[in-house]
Amino acid sequence: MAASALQSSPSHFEIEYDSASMQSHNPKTRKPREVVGSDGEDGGVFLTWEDLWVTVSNGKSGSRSILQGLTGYARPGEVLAIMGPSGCGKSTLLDALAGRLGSNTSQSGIILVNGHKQALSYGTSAYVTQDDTLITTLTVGEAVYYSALLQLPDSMSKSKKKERADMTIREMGLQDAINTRIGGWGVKGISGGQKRRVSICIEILTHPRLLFLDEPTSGLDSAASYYVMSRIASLDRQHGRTIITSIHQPSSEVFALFDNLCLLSSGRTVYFGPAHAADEFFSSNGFPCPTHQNPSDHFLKTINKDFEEDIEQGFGGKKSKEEAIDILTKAYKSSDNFQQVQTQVSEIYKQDGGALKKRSHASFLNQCLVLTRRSFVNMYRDLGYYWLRLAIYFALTVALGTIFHNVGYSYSSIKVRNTQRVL
Ligand SMILES: Nc1ncnc2c1ncn2[C@@H]1O[C@H](COP(=O)(O)OP(=O)(O)OP(=O)(O)O)[C@@H](O)[C@H]1O
Repeated sequence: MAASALQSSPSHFEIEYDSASMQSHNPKTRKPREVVGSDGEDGGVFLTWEDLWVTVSNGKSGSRSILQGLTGYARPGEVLAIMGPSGCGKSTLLDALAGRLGSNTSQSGIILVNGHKQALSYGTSAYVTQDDTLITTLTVGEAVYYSALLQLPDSMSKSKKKERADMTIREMGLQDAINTRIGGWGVKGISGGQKRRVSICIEILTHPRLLFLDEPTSGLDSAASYYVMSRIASLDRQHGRTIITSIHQPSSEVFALFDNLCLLSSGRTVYFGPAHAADEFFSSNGFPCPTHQNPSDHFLKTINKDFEEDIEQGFGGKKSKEEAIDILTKAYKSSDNFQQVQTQVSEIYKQDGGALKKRSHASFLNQCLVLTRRSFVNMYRDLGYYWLRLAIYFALTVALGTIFHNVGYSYSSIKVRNTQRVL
């Protein structure tokens, strides 16, 4: 990435769009993007899943289906948002697609990458998990830089890696916190929202062609959520990356950034299709979004059955949440959207996208060196990990040493030493 690009990159949360990308933010006028591949490499990643079931075994109490026959697709240059009430299976769907399901789960159905059954090779995909697993003693800049050293190939110079790290930090609006420690238990550092952004930085450093994000905006205020999501969306539009994100409560501005929407309730699809057409789908089935209400709030309110509250159906009086979900799932199964999803999936099957190429990363030796250095920095700064341990070992040494203090070198002293050793 050119240094000039770094210098000219926008200041805190100011994002510059050219007219084409601005236009692309209007979901109704957005055109399918040309797939150019990331970093000038081979084309994008098409992901399809058909009749996907995920079952979890609960030991003696039997098994439970978390996902029930989901079908869908994600295409390069598009953002697919997975939405639904808490516990509906959003993270499970992401995990299943990314091949990260736990050992007590089993899955059936077909998941294809570029029309082939193949594993996601190194560097092709990245996954931003819901929990931030960061080294608390490092500063934001260090955390991202070490990650760049570990992930990017040896053929890239250190200065380029530093540039990439700095650029990514700027893109996530973290430049003001670059020298602040991440912090954790007992040590105040950056805020929860900033930690979220550091986690995203670390994952997008390698410019993966397929990006999974699990609740990327949790802990962010609405402005930060918008800037972070729009940054991710606009970058990926430019490079033809495929983004699949689960999200809880997008503002209407964030919602407008999504191309497709997968709405789940208790592991079943309530809606899959263009995000901008979801409103029409709900209206036509008797659940119109009230004026001045955020459509995504309305969708979630309608399909959340955790709280018993009847919902107004435009032409059928009040309906229980169960009934509303039933109406919508059945309506989806018989809708044009469902047919279009099936058509899209079979069209993607026919495309021969080819096998994914593995990207190179830092060599084993380099990774060992970077990890050792990072570990020393961490130990040096962590009072509990390093200094207290040192004090304990010192006290132990002194305590053990005093056992033999002034024992002498005579025959009887040797006997005493042996007795002390046995003791
Ligand atoms: N490995 C597992 N073992 C047992 N239960 C599981 C497992 N994975 C998921 N579940 C259950 O499946 C359901 C869906 O979980 P999941 O994490 O996918 O929901 P979610 O929609 O992402 O929720 P949230 O929005 O709260 O993160 C939950 O009831 C969860 O307890």
